[in-house]
Amino acid sequence: MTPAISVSGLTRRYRGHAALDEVDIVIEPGTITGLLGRNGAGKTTLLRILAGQEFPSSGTARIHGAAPAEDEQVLRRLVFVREDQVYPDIKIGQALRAASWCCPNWDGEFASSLLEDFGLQTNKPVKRLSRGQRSALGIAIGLAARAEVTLFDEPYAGLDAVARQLFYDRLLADFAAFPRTVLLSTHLIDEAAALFENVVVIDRGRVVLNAAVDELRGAVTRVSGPCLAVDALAEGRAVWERRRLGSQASVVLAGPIAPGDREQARLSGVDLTPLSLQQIAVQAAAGAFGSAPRIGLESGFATERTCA
Ligand SMILES: Nc1ncnc2c1ncn2[C@@H]1O[C@H](COP(=O)(O)OP(=O)(O)OP(=O)(O)O)[C@@H](O)[C@H]1O
Repeated sequence: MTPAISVSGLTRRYRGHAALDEVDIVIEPGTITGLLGRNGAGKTTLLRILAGQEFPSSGTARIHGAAPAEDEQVLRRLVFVREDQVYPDIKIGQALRAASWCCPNWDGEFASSLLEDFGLQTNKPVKRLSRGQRSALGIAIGLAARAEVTLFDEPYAGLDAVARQLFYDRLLADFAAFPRTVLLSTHLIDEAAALFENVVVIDRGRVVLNAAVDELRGAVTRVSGPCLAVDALAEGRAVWERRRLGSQASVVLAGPIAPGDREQARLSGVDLTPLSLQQIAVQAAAGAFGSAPRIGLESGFATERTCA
């Protein structure tokens, strides 16, 4: 099957600075992927290239096998919702009508119900909306478009927690009824984690983690307690991070912890705490995985001991 999104050797330089550096990503149709990374990591640049709004310096980006910047038909199959979307001086109803002309799968009833959910009236001028309301409008357009490929770039600036939850709920429900490919960039990682089947973490233009969320859940553990006991548990394992404070130590271990090791931890007063998706993304951006394009969990190193 042709991937919904495929990116190969993608590089984008701005005056010598690589915003994206040899990025390879393949995203299968019918999945929701979280695009994560620190400020300036390259997420928007990647989404803009996928949406045909930016050209790569080298490498390729394909939507359902076609180059978005060269193929108008591809653009009809995708919708790109960005945080800083600028609208002309029109009313909400006109913005929806314009979106309906561009989106072959547009569902007007769904758009109306989303407006109601977010408390937006069609006769209100877009320029009079608050920041959060403008985000809600973008989200309503992005969801009601039902585009085969839906790109959300931090779509919820200014949205309150209730409205964000509404967005997650509506996205999941509509995705279940009308599966499509969604790539969502966000800094609210734990909040959005339940949406994601896969995550891609970018740091300084490079992919530092590309994994299924199921593979990550419970698979990375912070181990803290007496130094020697922590070292004993970490022996021979992939260690992403080591810290020591006096006689206590803490390490982050990749891979499952066997029942025997759990018992050993309990007996020796060692705490085992699984890392959340957000903590894993932070570790990835901090370089725990090196910088290979497709990195497995077990690529840390356990060469030294914490209590040597
Ligand atoms: N038009 C441009 N001209 C020059 N540099 C740019 C341009 N667009 C992006 N950059 C640079 O490319 C890098 C990646 O920017 P990008 O906006 O893709 O990051 P991001 O991951 O979306 O960040 P954030 O989470 O803060 O939105 C940054 O260093 C940014 O300054």
